[in-house]
Amino acid sequence: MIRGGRPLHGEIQISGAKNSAVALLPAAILAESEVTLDNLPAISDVAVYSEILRDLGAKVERHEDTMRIDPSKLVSTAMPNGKVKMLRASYYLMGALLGRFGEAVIGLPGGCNFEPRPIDQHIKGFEALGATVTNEHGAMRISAKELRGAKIYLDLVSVGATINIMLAAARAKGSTIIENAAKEPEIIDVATLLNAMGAKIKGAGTETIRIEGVERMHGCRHSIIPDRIQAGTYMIMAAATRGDVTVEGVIPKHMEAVTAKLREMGATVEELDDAIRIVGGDKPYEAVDLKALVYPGFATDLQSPMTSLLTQAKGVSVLSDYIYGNRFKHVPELAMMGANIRVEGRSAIIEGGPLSAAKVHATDLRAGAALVIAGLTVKEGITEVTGVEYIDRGYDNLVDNLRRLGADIWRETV
Ligand SMILES: CC(=O)N[C@H]1[C@@H](OP(=O)(O)OP(=O)(O)OC[C@H]2O[C@@H](n3ccc(=O)[nH]c3=O)[C@H](O)[C@@H]2O)O[C@H](CO)[C@@H](O)[C@@H]1O
Ligand SMILES: C=C(OP(=O)(O)O)C(=O)O
Repeated sequence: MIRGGRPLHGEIQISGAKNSAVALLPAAILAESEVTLDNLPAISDVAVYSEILRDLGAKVERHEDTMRIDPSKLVSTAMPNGKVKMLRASYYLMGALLGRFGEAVIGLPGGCNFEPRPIDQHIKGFEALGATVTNEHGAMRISAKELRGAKIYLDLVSVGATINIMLAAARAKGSTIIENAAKEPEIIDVATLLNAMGAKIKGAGTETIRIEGVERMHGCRHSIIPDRIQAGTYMIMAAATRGDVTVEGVIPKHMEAVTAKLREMGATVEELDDAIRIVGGDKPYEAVDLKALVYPGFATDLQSPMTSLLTQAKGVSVLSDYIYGNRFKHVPELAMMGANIRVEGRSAIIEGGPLSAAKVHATDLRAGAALVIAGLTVKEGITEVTGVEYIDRGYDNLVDNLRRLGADIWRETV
């Protein structure tokens, strides 16, 4: 429930990245002794993932934002259904179990269902490493007598496939080269953890990643990078409410695409060492065009939040998503709040104007964040957002954080 119209003010500390955490947790099972992860976000995806690791036989202990994972007794149990269906990133168990045990049976992933999310490039990678992959009633059975390094050219740039192949190849025999690899910061984070566990990976963050397989991997301690999508969401919220917010504990370099767009619209964005300050000001925002692309382009995960902000600009903005061209389930909900948005192909054409309070429903994680942003801009009445369990997948303490920044927002259990 949001009573909007209040500018956000103050500081907000950003937690570790969801999209790293959900890859680092399965990566940890490649080790044969304890891995400690620091700066873990308190989100439901992490809670579900740690349950899955426990079900597989790992010892998992969490204390505040630190988790200790002892995978020494873990075995490769078939998981065709159940919790793996609650997460998109459960597909990383395929690469991790394959790397450690040479076999995995994992149900096709769930997660946010904004459009089909194929895994053909992951499978192509596993097969290139010598695995046999079959689909058994919706679960992938992947097995290999011996994984052997290979040269793999990805047909398209995929974060998921790049990480999954790294996980399997880390313990393959010989060297693997991934060409046309994704360059997202989360990929560097996974490679950093794997190297600390004894892997030999070079080039993460560039389009060519080289992996020299190792026989065994061991425990280590690793701190997760800050969540650039949560950070971007708070930056957009600050701008949308014409506030003055310092987003702390971020890597400003990761935020460049957002920073550039907010400046283009007319907000003031100041980059500090590990923080970014956003001042909305009171001049009308300019409409801008924006394309969601692979990193370092504008992140698809911030496309929906940005749609809400662009309803506050003067004129017509065109926002196109080149990663997920149908990721517009937030648009009909924003329309219920009075937004003037037309979807054409992979683009949303947004004509700025004030929004009004309504009852709206979140259909996925970032759509939920977009509706909260919209609600924060509404000057009169109460906006009711349902489906907030999606928001819990990726934002920790969103309501408390926003209340501390001065928002009038609360949660009701119906
Ligand atoms: C490039 C990109 O922005 N990726 C985002 C995407 O990752 P996610 O891992 O979901 O997506 P990928 O990066 O793997 O996929 C990028 C594109 O390639 C396609 N594809 C992917 C794999 C495959 O085997 N076949 C295939 O066709 C996808 O449909 C998509 O159009 O969502 C994550 C969670 O929201 C974000 O953290 C990632 O930053
Ligand atoms: C869609 C997202 O998550 P997932 O891919 O885990 O469903 C997201 O982080 O925006």
